Amino acid sequence: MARVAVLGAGTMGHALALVFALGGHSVRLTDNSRETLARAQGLMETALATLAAAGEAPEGWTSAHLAQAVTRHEALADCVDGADLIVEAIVENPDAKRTLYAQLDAVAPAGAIIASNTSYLDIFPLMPAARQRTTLIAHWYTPPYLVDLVDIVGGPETDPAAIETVRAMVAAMGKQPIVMRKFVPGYIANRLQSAIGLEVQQLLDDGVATPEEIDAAIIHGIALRLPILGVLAKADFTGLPMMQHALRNRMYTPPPVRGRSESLDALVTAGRTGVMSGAGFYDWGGKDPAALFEERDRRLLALRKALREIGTMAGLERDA
Ligand SMILES: NC(=O)C1=CN([C@@H]2O[C@H](COP(=O)(O)OP(=O)(O)OC[C@H]3O[C@@H](n4cnc5c(N)ncnc54)[C@H](O)[C@@H]3O)[C@@H](O)[C@H]2O)C=CC1
Ligand SMILES: O=C(O)[C@@H](O)C(=O)[C@H](O)[C@@H](O)CO
Repeated sequence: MARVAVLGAGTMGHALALVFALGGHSVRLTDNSRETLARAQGLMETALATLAAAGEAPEGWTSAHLAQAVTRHEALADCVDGADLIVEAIVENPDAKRTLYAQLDAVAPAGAIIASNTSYLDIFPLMPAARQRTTLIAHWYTPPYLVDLVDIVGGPETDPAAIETVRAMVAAMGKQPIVMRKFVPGYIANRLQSAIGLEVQQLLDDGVATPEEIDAAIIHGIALRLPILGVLAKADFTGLPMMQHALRNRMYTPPPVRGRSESLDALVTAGRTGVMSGAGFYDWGGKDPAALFEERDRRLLALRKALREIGTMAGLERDA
C-alpha cells in the first residue's frame, strides 16, 4: 500500500482519489477551493455506489471504507506529508502548475514521485531542478475508475525506476498503462481527440452542423467500429489502396489551429461550462452533477461489460 496525495479535487482529482483508494492505497486529497474539496466526498460516494452496484468495487467496500481510505486536507503540507506518490490534478494552466510545483518542492518528502495528470502540457520545465528525477506524467481519462488507459511519460531527467514504479502500480490496479518513449503534447489518444475537437469546433463555428448532429454522426457513424477495430484494423477492412487514394486526392484539409472558437467562447461566456454548471453544448435540465455522473457511469459500465464479452480484433488484446 502506498501513501498517495492527490492535488486538485475537481473533475479528475476526486475520481483519481477514488481510483487509488479502490486500488488499496491510502489517499489524501486537497484543493484550494473549500467548496470543491467538500463536494468531492459526495461525488466519490456516488461513483463508489455505482461501481458497487455493478460488482466493480472490491467486495464489501462501503462509504465507511472510503472515508477511511481518502481523507481531505485543506493545507498542501498536510496533504503531501509522508506521501510516496503525489498526483497533480490541478487546473491545466502552466503558471498555476509552476507555482504549485515550487510550493511542493518546499514541503514534499524528498523521494516522493510527482505524477502530473496534465492533458497536454510539457510540465518538466515548470518543475524545480531538485524534483526532476522523480517527476513524470501519468495521464488518466475521465472517468478514470472506468476508462483503463493511463499514458505514462518521463522528462529528460526522470529516473526510469520512478516510471517503472508508477507503471507497475497502475497495472496492479487493473489499468492499461502505455509508457511513451518521449513526451509529445496529448500522447496518443488526446492528440486524436484534439484533431476531432479542432474539426468539430470548425463545423460548429462555420454553422455546418449542430452539436446534436455532430454527436449523432459520431455515435452512428464512427463509434460502433472503434472498440472492435480501432483505427488501423478498420483501415485494413477499408482496404489500404483506398487510404492511398484519399491521401492522394487531397480533398481533406484540416482546419487551421486558431487557439479559439467563437461557439465555445459564447457558451463559456454564458456560464455554460459543462455538466458541473448544468449546461454546456447540451442543456442538462438542472440535474445534479452527481446524478449525471451516475447515469453516465451506469451506461459505461454496461458497455464495458458487453465489450469484454465481445472482444476486439485490434490493439494489444486483439483476439482475431
Ligand atoms: N477534465 C478532464 O476530463 C480531464 C482533465 N485532465 C487534466 O487534469 C487536470 C485537472 O483537470 P480537471 O479536473 O478537469 O480540472 P478542474 O478545474 O475540474 O479541477 C482542478 C482543480 O484544481 C484546483 N486547484 C487549482 N489550483 C490549485 C492549487 N494550487 N492547489 C490545489 N488545488 C488547486 C481548482 O480549485 C479545481 O478544483 C488538468 O491538468 C487537466 O488537463 C486529464 C484528463 C481528463
Ligand atoms: O478525454 C479525456 O478524458 C482526457 O483525455 C483529457 O485529458 C482531456 O480533458 C481532453 O478530453 C481534452 O481535450
